[in-house]
Amino acid sequence: MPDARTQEIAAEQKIVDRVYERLEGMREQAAALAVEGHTRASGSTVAGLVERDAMVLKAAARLQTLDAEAEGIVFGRLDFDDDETYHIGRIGVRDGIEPLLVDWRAPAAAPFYRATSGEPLGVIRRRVIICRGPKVVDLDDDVLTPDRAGDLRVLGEGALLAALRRSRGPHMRDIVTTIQQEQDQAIRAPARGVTLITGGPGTGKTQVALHRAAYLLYTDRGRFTDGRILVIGPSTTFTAYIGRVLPSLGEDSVHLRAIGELFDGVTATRRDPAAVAAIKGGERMPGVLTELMWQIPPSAPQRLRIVYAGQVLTLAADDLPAVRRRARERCEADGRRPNAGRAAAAAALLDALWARADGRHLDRQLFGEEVGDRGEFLGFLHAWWPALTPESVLGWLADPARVHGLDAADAETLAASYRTTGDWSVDDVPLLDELTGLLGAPPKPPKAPEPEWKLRELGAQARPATTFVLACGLRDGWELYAPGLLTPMALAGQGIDNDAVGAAQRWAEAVILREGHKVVGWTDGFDPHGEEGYVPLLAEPLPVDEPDDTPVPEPYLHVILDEAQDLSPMECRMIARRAEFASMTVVGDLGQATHPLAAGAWPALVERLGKRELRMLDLPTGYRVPQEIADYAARALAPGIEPTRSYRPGGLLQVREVADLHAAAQAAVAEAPQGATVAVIAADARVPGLAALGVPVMPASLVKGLEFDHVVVVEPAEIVEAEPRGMSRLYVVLTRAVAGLVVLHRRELPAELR
Ligand SMILES: Nc1ncnc2c1ncn2[C@@H]1O[C@H](COP(=O)(O)OP(=O)(O)OP(=O)(O)O)[C@@H](O)[C@H]1O
Repeated sequence: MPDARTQEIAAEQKIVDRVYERLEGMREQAAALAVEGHTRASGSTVAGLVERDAMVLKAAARLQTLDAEAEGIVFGRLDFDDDETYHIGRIGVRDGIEPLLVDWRAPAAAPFYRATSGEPLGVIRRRVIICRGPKVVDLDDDVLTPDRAGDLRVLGEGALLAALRRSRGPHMRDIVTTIQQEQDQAIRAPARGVTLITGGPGTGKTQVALHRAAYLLYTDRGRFTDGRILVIGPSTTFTAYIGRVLPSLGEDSVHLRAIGELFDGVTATRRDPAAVAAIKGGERMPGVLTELMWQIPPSAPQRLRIVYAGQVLTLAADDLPAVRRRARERCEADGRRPNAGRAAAAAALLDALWARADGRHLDRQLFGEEVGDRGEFLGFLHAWWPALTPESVLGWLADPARVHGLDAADAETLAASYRTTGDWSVDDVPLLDELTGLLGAPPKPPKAPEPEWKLRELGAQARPATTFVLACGLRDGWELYAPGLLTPMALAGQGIDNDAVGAAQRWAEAVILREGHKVVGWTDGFDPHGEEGYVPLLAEPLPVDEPDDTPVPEPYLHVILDEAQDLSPMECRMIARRAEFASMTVVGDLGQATHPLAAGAWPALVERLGKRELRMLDLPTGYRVPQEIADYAARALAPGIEPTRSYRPGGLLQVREVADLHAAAQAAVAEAPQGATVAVIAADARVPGLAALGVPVMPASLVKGLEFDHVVVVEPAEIVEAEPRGMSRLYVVLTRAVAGLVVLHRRELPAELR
């Protein structure tokens, strides 16, 4: 006679088998539908069900492809006092219209997480079904109303303890089977506004954030699907660590990015030293970047020289900055960004040349074949006012003379950081992103002139106009020439009264506008070709911003920020741009704030993100760090912050004064239990000296959000000294351990730890 446990497992296995059979059936159905074509189902009432099935199937396929260690699709069961029983899973599965498995995110599944013995919500027994793929391996029961339990069998020691006891892998696992009540409340909080989730290290903030993403997708898939939810984490190490959680919940449409990956084309992993980060992240940087981008590029030619009517006209290095200032003023007056400002630059250069031409007007002849300098002028213009990329402009900061808006010492610190490093740091990413907006999109190459426009002789010296030219010919009336064309683009004949210059201007403006250009000013000129025409007006050439046909990505509708306590003002601006139309979930712990410009208080941070409405939820219980280690770590916690109460039992803490840090670290690593994840954590500068320990040696600046069974911390004093908020960094480091923490020191320990 098999024992009770074996019998119960066998009973649950039958249910699990039915779920997998049904999924297999759906797979065959889907394949058949694909052969038949989708038309049969679409438009009919079954369409919705077929679509839902297709979705479930996709999610199931994703779950199946996860590693063999993955827990199965079925994980829970609720027995209610009215004899109703549900099974709960990572996805919902129906058999016909009968629910076979309830999705954990459905309202019907909420009692699985919310019911307590104080408030059982009708639940008699909550059962966690532990599977390896499709095989049931164990059961764990929690009886909420013992007096109603009758002959229900009760097995196991409590699912949460069992889950916490399981060893860690290289990736974070979901907690869908053991979400706790306060975590469930945070996961299921409404999407709108800003939801702030706080809690000490290991209280499950990251888990809650990820499960919340899956929950929001479930509740409003139509709105949030296809990459409309963005999750931002502190580092690529962290995003790699948590990257499996959403797929294990059947979701893969969420965008998961580290801060250093938010600017397309750059993956930054290196952090700048605190002194540099404090400058780069600061509120003065938008001003610094604005001043920078209008400057003459380092590679620009120093002198413009052209020949006009036999006269050499020159703008020298001393003249050009003033010309540039005028071009900038023109752009700013029109709200144009540098990449849309070349026309203004051309106009400012022409004005300056004009002034050189002894009072004689420069007109379109300036660019004519006769003087042959049109190419020269345009060549200069393009080099002096090139299309700018954020990367090119940010690189100019290597020259401290180009830094305006900072004091001399900060300017030199900033410039030195760009002189000494060849790659972008995480702290550069918000600057690159800011510059994208400041510079505007680079102009597209101009379209070739329309070939069908025919050549029209303008006397013996026909030449294309370089600007829009509105001419009043004695014979032809008003004619409008476009740049690069020998023939008028439009003729008004004598229809416009010759005296009514204003009317002619309005007509020309309308035609130019129709051609996709805009007139920004007018200036007088004379047609040098005498009898052919009198040119009373000259419109400035104005390359328009070509309509950009690259598809604009849809804006994010929900942005989830993990480790938000650390965001600098510049990082907040970068995120705010992405969250302009989004509700937000902000997750963090002020006790772990290490950035020199961290906001220090939540309302200030939320304001930096450009948001107001705030809903606050706190997670009070720690599930990672055992109490003894948590108490030790709390000595490094900033004053005024409540330490976390730990749920996890056990834990081993050892503090050792040693003579040889490397040898001691080696010994401490060797002591770790078989199969445990182990990391050695040290100040960033010491990491290279600890090579060849056979386990990851992590720089203290990169361990935020991570955890290991066994942690060896090397020389805490160095971690504290490495940065202004070194004590908070040490707190982060000491709270990474799940089971064992060994602290090694040769120097005296920081006073707080003694
Ligand atoms: N309800 C739960 N059931 C099982 N394990 C849990 C539960 N809640 C949290 N944990 C575990 O506790 C550990 C810490 O969780 P998590 O990393 O989400 O915490 P955190 O608050 O983000 O920590 P930190 O502030 O250090 O980044 C993880 O191993 C997580 O799986």
